[in-house]
Amino acid sequence: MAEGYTLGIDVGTQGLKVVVYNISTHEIVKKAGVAYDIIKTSVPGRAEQNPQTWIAALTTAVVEALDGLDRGCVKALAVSGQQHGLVVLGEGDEVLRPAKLWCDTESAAEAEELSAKFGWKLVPSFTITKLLWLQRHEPDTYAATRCVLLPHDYVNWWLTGRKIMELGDASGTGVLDVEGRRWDTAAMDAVDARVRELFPPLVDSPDQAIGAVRPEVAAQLGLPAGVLVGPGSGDNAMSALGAGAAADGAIVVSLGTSATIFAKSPTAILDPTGIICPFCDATGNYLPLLCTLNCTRVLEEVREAFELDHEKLTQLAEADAAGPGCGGVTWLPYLIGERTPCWPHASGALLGLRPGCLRPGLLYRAAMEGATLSLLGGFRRMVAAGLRPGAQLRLVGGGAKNRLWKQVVADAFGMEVVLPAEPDSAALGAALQAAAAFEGATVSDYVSQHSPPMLDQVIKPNPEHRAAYEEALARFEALAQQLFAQA
Ligand SMILES: Nc1ncnc2c1ncn2[C@@H]1O[C@H](COP(=O)(O)OP(=O)(O)O)[C@@H](O)[C@H]1O
Ligand SMILES: O=P(O)(O)OC[C@H](O)CO
Repeated sequence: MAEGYTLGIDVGTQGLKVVVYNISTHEIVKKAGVAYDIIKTSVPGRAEQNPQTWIAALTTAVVEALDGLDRGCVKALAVSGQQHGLVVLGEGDEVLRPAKLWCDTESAAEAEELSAKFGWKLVPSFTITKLLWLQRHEPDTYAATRCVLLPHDYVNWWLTGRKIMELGDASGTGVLDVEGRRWDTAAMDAVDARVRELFPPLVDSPDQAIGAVRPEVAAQLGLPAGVLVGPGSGDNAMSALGAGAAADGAIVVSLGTSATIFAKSPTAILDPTGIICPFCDATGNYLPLLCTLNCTRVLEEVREAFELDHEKLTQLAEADAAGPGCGGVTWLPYLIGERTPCWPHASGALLGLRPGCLRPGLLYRAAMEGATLSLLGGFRRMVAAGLRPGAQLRLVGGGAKNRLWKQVVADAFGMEVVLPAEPDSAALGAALQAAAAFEGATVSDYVSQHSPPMLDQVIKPNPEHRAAYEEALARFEALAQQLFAQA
C-alpha cells in the first residue's frame, strides 16, 4: 500500500483551508486555515478579491499544516475553489485586475442579455456575464486580456505552469456544453469573436494529475520535488467527494458564504429557468446544484453588530422566547442581491418587528431562519423539477458547526440531518482526488472504496416545529414576492 500524504486545498470566499490526508490510514492528520475577505468597496454589487490573496494564504496554510510532519512524504495535492470567479491574465501572464467573484452582481444587465441570447437563464454569477461586463465597462483591460481562468484554475496555473480548466468548475462559466463535456463555441462566438481564444483547453480526464508542482513553488511551500497536482474542481464538486455523496448519491446542503444544495446524477439536468445549475461533477457524472448568495454572512451581520461570538449568540437564540418562526419576525436575507430567485438588485429586509424585538438572540435566529428558508424554497423547486430526495440530508460548510442551525435545517426541511466527520468537506474532497491521482485509481472508485466517515449522531426533525416553519416559509415567500419580484 502506498505510504504518504496528500494535501487538499480549498480556496473559499472567506478563507483558505488545507487538510493533510494520510493515504495509508485514510485519516486527516493535520489542518490549517487562513481567513481573508472580499475587498471593501462602496460600488453596489461589486465583490472582488486579489488572486495574490489566495496564493499568500495558500503558502501560509501549507507551511503551517506541514509543520512537525515529514514534508518528504507529500505525494500529491489538489485544489478546490469558489466557483464562477473571473481572473484575467495579460500577455505576460500578469493579473490585469482583481478577480470578480461568484457573488459579484455588477454584470446583472449582461446576464439578462445573454439569457435572451442563449435561451436559458444565466445569473450574474456565471463567468461569461462578467467577461461581457469587462468588455463593456473596462474595454482596455478586456483588450489586454489573453487568458480567462477560474479561481482554482489560477491556483493550478501558479502551482504547475499549466493554464487549463476542468469540467466541474468550467460548468460555472456559462459557455460549457455540460452534456457534451466540451466548450460551447457557438455560445462563445455569440458573445464576442475573441472569447474562444481566451478560455484555456479542458482537461482530458477527472482522474489524472495535470502535472507536478513547479520547483520554485515547491521550494516556497517546503514540498519535495515531483508532488503531483490533481485537476481539482469547484468547491461543490469537491465537497461531494469529501461528504461521501459522490459515492452514495446523498443530497448535500452546504452552509458557507453561499448556500448550496446538490446531488450526484448520472445525467445532466438542463433547466432553462436557471434555478438548477447544470454542472459536471468530479467523477465523470453530473451535479445538479442550487445556490443562494446569502448564507453565513447574514449571521455575521448580527455577530458584528452585537460584538458577540457564534456560541454566545447561539445560546441566546436557544433561550429566546420567540422559538421556531421567530414569533413572526422575517429576515429576507438578500444583503448582496440574490441569484435564486434571480433578483440581483434585491436587498435585505427585516419585517414583522414588534416592540422589544431587537434582541441579539432573536435576530440571530431570524438570520439563520431567513438563510434556511431561502434555501428551502429553492429545494422545493428542485424537487418539483425532478430531484428525488431520500429521508436524509448531509450537512457541510461553516454553518454546519452550529448545533441550533443543524436542528433548524432538520425541522424546516422535515428531514434527518447527518454530518460528515470532517466539516471541511471540499478540502477533504480535494485530498481524496489527489490520492486517487497518486494511486492511479479513478476518483469514483477511490471515493467508493475509502468513503469518508459520518458522525454517529442523526439529527431528527421535531414534528412539533413543522407547522411553525411551514407558516414561516409561506410568510417569507409572500413578503419576498411583494418586495422584490420586480427588483
Ligand atoms: N458556529 C457557527 N455558527 C454559524 N456560522 C459559523 C459558525 N462557525 C463558522 N461559521 C461561519 O461559516 C462561514 C465559513 O464557512 P465556509 O464553509 O468555510 O465558507 P467559505 O468556503 O465560503 O469561505 C463563516 O461566515 C463563519 O462565520
Ligand atoms: O465560498 P463558498 O464555499 O460559499 O463557495 C462559493 C460557491 O462556489 C458559489 O457557487
